[in-house]
Amino acid sequence: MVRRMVVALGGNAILTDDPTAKAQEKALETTAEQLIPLIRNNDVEMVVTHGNGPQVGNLLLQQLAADSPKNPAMPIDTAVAMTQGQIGFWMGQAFTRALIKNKMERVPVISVVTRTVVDKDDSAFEKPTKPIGPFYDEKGLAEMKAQYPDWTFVEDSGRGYRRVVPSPKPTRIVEAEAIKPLISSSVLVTVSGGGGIPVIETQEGYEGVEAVIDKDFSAAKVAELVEADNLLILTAVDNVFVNFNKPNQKKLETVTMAEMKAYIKEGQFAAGSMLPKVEAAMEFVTRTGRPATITSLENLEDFLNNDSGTKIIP
Ligand SMILES: Nc1ncnc2c1ncn2[C@@H]1O[C@H](COP(=O)(O)OP(=O)(O)O)[C@@H](O)[C@H]1O
Ligand SMILES: NC(=O)OP(=O)(O)O
Repeated sequence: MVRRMVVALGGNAILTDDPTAKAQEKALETTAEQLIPLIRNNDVEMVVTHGNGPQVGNLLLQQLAADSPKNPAMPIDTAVAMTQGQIGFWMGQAFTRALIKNKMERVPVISVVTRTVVDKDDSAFEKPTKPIGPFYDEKGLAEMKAQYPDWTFVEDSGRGYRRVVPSPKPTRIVEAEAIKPLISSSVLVTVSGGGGIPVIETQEGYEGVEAVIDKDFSAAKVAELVEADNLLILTAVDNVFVNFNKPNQKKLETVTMAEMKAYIKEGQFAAGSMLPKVEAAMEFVTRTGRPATITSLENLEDFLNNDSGTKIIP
């Protein structure tokens, strides 16, 4: 039986410590190679989605550096669209190379410019939480604050300071119905990159808004709307842990919604990193009754063969 999977790629799938185009393309080549077991499996229809936090933040800084009346800086919604194109291009290159290298059929590789609808009254617009762009030390932070007094910055998981922007929850994917006929085991389709371009619905159609949507929440929405059998969130760890990074840490394997809710109450998952993934996975399970798994790219074969990873079930 054919299984339809929406696969969300984490930051480490695209960006290493070198933000050049060459290095990001290289990282995606490795990612495409790691996805080969899924691509090779004719019983799997894969839909890929990915983040854009570092890329969209960097792009906005480049826009501002060149800002002039003849060459104005683009707003965030447009910058998200630009990063969808940027990363979609790199993914196309990487998938094509991986297919050739593995002597597989040259199936079409498609990346869809995707709009994600958010609620104009989402409280997230009042409270920026989504980290984007580079990390700053104390000195860099002071310089950035002086240059951009309206921006908000937060400390990001002990790694330095980053700009944060609003991150409203996705309510709908505009292109969801159009994407469905593209999904098959012989097309590699990427959608809703960077969480999708944030838009609100208006009388006239849609209007772009200043936000960056969390890609794990948009992945859950895509998975729900394309009626996926599984949501697969790929990040840097094979499993979600309780007591993470403590001597008594314990990996979670198959976990029920009720157990996961209790762990959230205990504060087991870090806000801004693992918590949104767990919440997005749980949203998919709640809405569909189907499982969601959080694991790593490195563990993909073991997930396919032995169902390993942290699997959340109703
Ligand atoms: N309880 C936890 N279990 C596992 N990993 C956790 C936990 N809490 C925080 N983390 C961290 O969250 C990271 C995943 O979040 P992040 O790096 O933001 O994701 P992304 O892969 O989307 O870029 C893991 O690599 C791990 O370091
Ligand atoms: N849009 C988004 O969630 O990007 P990152 O996963 O790169 O932060």
